[in-house]
Amino acid sequence: MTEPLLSLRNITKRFGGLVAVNNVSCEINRGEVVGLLGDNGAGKSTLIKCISGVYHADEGEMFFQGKHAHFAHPIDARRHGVETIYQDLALANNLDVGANIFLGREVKKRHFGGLIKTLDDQQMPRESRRTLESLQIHFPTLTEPIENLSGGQRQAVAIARAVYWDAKLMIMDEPTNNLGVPEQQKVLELIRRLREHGVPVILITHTLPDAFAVTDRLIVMHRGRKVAEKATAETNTEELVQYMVGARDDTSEDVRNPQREIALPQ
Ligand SMILES: Nc1ncnc2c1ncn2[C@@H]1O[C@H](COP(=O)(O)OP(=O)(O)OP(=O)(O)O)[C@@H](O)[C@H]1O
Repeated sequence: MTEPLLSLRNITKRFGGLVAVNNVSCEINRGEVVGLLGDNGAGKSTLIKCISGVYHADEGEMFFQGKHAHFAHPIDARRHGVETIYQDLALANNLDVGANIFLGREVKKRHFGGLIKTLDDQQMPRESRRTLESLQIHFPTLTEPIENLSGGQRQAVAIARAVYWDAKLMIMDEPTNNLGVPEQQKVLELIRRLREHGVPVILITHTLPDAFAVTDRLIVMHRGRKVAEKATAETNTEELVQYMVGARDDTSEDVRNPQREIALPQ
């Protein structure tokens, strides 16, 4: 069996007396989309911020690509290929699509035909276009400022940026929030394409139909704890809601699950 891309072992994060993430362990494998579900305050954002270097776990360990990992800050995580797309996307509204794909990165030296060249004004749009095309994202022009694009198109730019910079793991926090239905579908399609590119995705969502549409596996959190981990094909909305509201818990002795009742000997 191949080694997981990411392993979390017993991650705990506290804010004062509040345990926002409580002893969570999980693994993310290459090429899979994993949904992270849970009600408001369940600890989903805190958990991904522990992965992406925003927070440092108080307890527990993280392994990335087989090595012990400790990302000092989000830029450090990005350098290792952990890309997080938050709801605000961190795009520069006044800059165009191409400039946003290169935003905040040092100009990178790449090998072309054996020569080392630096990306210049001509290469940047060309590289941007190539990345967008590889994801089947079509913009009439790359010179459109981001502020003129729709929410779904902005998500597409953020995803293209991550792919260009060679993301090994993509974390997306509610990417379909505030989008119209056709745009939601396009973002879900892009998540599928990321999987085809071999990039695993952790998808935080409140929208169960989205989770069923694109994920391979689901992790449910409740009050900081991981209460369930399921293959998407082996669960259903009703069951997931029970985990999300705390009526069911695979990790507790107090499992209120009728299917688990043990038949006593007659
Ligand atoms: N910086 C912080 N300082 C103090 N408490 C925090 C902080 N961030 C989160 N919390 C608390 O930690 C708990 C988990 O919050 P978190 O945002 O991780 O949940 P969530 O599952 O992402 O919820 P939502 O879906 O509403 O974003 C909540 O009780 C929240 O109030």
